[in-house]
Amino acid sequence: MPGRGSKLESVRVAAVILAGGQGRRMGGADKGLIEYQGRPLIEWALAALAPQIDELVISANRNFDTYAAYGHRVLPDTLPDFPGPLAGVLAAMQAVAADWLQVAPCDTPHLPADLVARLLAAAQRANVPLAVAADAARVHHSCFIVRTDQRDNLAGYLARGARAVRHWQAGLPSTTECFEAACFANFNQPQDLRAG
Ligand SMILES: Nc1nc2c(ncn2[C@@H]2O[C@H](COP(=O)(O)OP(=O)(O)OP(=O)(O)O)[C@@H](O)[C@H]2O)c(=O)[nH]1
Repeated sequence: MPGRGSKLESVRVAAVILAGGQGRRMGGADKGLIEYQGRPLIEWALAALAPQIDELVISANRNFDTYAAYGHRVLPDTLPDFPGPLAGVLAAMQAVAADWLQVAPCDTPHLPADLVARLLAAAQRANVPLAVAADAARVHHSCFIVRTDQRDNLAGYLARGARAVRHWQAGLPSTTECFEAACFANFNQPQDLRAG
């Protein structure tokens, strides 16, 4: 990972942007392609994350050509029927050649420019395989960095029929890193877009 601190140069970091959901609260829209301030939400996430990592993939289950046009690999879920965000995380953990995977949702346009560096540093400092983003009020479970050697752990969790991100995370040694709350303003329903 060029041009960053010495600790970061020794590890490879990939990122996955999760855009594989059904967007039910948005009337079934593909949230990554919804426009916010003139640009699709996926472009905000790409602009924030691409400069921070070595390899980036997009987790999507429809509109593959549209996502592929951004020049990154597009990964469909390997589990059927929209099992939730962890399906996209697993597909990415199995596909990337990196030591760590940064996970971020596509519906969060103001991700911090130092997200990856700070989450990775927090995980390394605590010597744990998982660091989850937080603000002063709450933990943002869908924004985290995880060591890719946890892929079998995640595959086992999903194979048991479990789906919840926070419960999977609770089973791993982990730490949190605190950011400004505004970084995690996200879009779940049409009124969120109007407010943003
Ligand atoms: N790959 C993949 N990603 C998912 C899946 N479900 C949700 N996500 C992603 O996980 C993130 C958080 O999910 P939600 O905010 O609940 O998004 P959603 O499922 O599209 O929206 P709702 O249907 O309204 O809950 C979003 O970036 C989604 O794209 C899934 O089954 N597969």
